Formats: sequence, structure tokens, C-alpha cells
Amino acid sequence: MKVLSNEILTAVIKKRQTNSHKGDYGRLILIGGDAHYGGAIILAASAAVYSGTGLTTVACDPLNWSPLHAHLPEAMVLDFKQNIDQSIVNADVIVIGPGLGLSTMSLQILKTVLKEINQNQILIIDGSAISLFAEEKLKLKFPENTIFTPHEMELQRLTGIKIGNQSVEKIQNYVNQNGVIIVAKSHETKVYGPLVEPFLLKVGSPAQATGGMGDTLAGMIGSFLGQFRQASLLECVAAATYLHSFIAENLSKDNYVVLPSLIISRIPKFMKLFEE
Ligand SMILES: NC(=O)C1=CN([C@@H]2O[C@H](COP(=O)(O)OP(=O)(O)OC[C@H]3O[C@@H](n4cnc5c(N)ncnc54)[C@H](O)[C@@H]3O)[C@@H](O)[C@H]2O)[C@@H](O)CC1
Ligand SMILES: Nc1ncnc2c1ncn2[C@@H]1O[C@H](COP(=O)(O)OP(=O)(O)O)[C@@H](O)[C@H]1O
Ligand SMILES: [Mg+2]
Repeated sequence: MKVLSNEILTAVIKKRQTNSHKGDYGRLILIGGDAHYGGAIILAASAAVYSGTGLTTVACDPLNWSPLHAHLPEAMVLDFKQNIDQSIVNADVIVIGPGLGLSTMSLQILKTVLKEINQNQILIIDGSAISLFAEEKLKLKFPENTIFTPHEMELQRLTGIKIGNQSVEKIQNYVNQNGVIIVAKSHETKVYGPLVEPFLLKVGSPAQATGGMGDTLAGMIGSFLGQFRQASLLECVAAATYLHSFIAENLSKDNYVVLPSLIISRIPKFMKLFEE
């Protein structure tokens, strides 16, 4: 396995061109945040905006619009119950799952996205959307443009490989057979791409073990994928995953618990250290 280091950040994070504009830094739509899990989509969207996404849209339950805007006026909002097929048309990157929930409506939203997505769009499937995808045995149109970000329980649901038995070899086989990227999250997170040696994360801290931490990562990954077109999908995913835990580990030196929102607030400063 390749151990990730700061090198992945300097390879992926680029200085911005003087004559660039918001349209050059990704059009991202994040879909999730039902009536119970508004916080998840607020964290994912905040992580995306603070990682540099040019245009961020959140499709969620309208109950969450005001709380979202109180935290993040930069984001645009849509109702996830209405015309999700049209909502995704202009997106470069789609993140689905943080706080999406497991309702019939959530499933319908996921199915519509999987059906309407086009080959130029990148899809990140996280949280509830992984559980629904697995439960309903759904199919991908463009596996090569798809990233799953499961924790161990979600990985078990997705692949059938039981917690405790999730060896590198077994996960790599699943990735090779299905042609997707998987971020297998745990205290020793690994990033897998088809037919390549996986990346291993050696940064991170148990101070990260708090709700919303993975939602934050999903937003960062979506943001990197929309911005850094010179790098491969796998490199973007690896860089965002490394940065998330690198910031957390730094903060854990003088914080007993590292809140997702604290990590989010520090993303721009940490990215600035590595731009090249
Ligand atoms: N503030 C919010 O609105 C939050 C919403 N969330 C959303 O809640 C939904 C359900 O996600 P959950 O992950 O809570 O529920 P799940 O039921 O999918 O998974 C949680 C279960 O998996 C177990 N588990 C085993 N290994 C694990 C590992 N390495 N990491 C994490 N859990 C492990 C946990 O003990 C727990 O019983 C998702 O849509 C998620 O985005 C959560 O992110 C929590 C915060
Ligand atoms: N003990 C730990 N050491 C390092 N990282 C951890 C630890 N516990 C959790 N994390 C990280 O926190 C995140 C948790 O993701 P997830 O369980 O999906 O959170 P949520 O769904 O609540 O947002 C992952 O990136 C995981 O690697
Ligand atoms: Mg999660």
C-alpha cells in the first residue's frame, strides 16, 4: 500500500489563475438532509464551500433551508422532493447521501439520480445512499465516475464483506470487479481504485469519532473533484481524504474532540500551505 503524505496535497492543490471565475471551480450539488438529518447536509455543503467549490447547491428538505443559510449563505438551495432530474443537469459533481435517510422518497431520489446522471458527471455516494444502494441492489451507469465513501458498517452492506473480515485483498477484489473508487473509512482509512495499489492514511485521530465527520469528508471530496481537473479522480479523492484527517490530527494536539465544523473552518488555511 502507498502511504499518503503531504505530497498528494502539493500534487493536487493548484494556485488559482488570475483570470479565473467561480465557474472554473466546480458546480457541485449535494443531495441529502431530510427532516431529521439537516446537520449532515449543512456540514457537507460547508466543507465543499470552504474547500473552494465555485458554485454549491444543496437539494434537501425545505425545513433545512433557513438553518443552512444561517451557517452558509454561499450555498443555493433546492427542494429535493421536486424535479431532482432537472436539478442535477448543470452539476459537474453530485454528492448524494449525507442525511438523506432511508425513506421511500429518499430511495426515489437516489434512483432518479442514478438514472439521469450523464457520463461527464462525477458521483459521490455516501451515508444513507450507500445503505439504500446496497439494500435495493441498485446499478451504476458509469462506475468509473463513481466514488463510495462507506464506514465499516456501510462497507459490509455494500460489499457483503463482514466487519472484522474486511481485508485489503477482499476490498480490492470488489473494487476491481465493480470499477469504482472506494474510500473505506475507519481509524485506518484506505482509498481504493480499480487495478491500482491502494492508498493508506496514517494521519487521523480518535478525536474525529463524532457524528458529521464523514459528511464533512464527502463535501471535501466533491469539492476537490470539481476543482482540480489536472489530477485524476483517484488523486483528488486521496488528497481530500488525507487533508481531512491531516487537519483533524493537527487540531487534536490541543483539542480533546475535533468537531467537523472546526475542521471546516480551517480548510482554507491548510489548503493555502500546499498550493503549487
Ligand atoms: N448531524 C446529522 O444530521 C448527522 C447525520 N448523519 C447521517 O445519518 C445517516 C445514518 O448514518 P450512520 O452512519 O449514523 O448510521 P448507520 O446505521 O449507517 O451506521 C452506524 C452504525 O455502524 C456502526 N459502525 C461500525 N463500524 C463503524 C465505523 N468504522 N464507523 C462508523 N460506524 C460504524 C456504528 O456503531 C453504528 O451502529 C447518514 O445519512 C448520515 O449522513 C450522521 O452523519 C450523524 C450526524
Ligand atoms: N478513531 C478514528 N481514527 C481516525 N479517524 C476516525 C476515527 N473514527 C472516525 N474517524 C473518521 O471519521 C469519519 C467518520 O465517518 P462516518 O462514520 O461516515 O461519519 P458521519 O456519517 O457521522 O458523518 C471517517 O472519515 C473516519 O475515518
Ligand atoms: Mg457517514
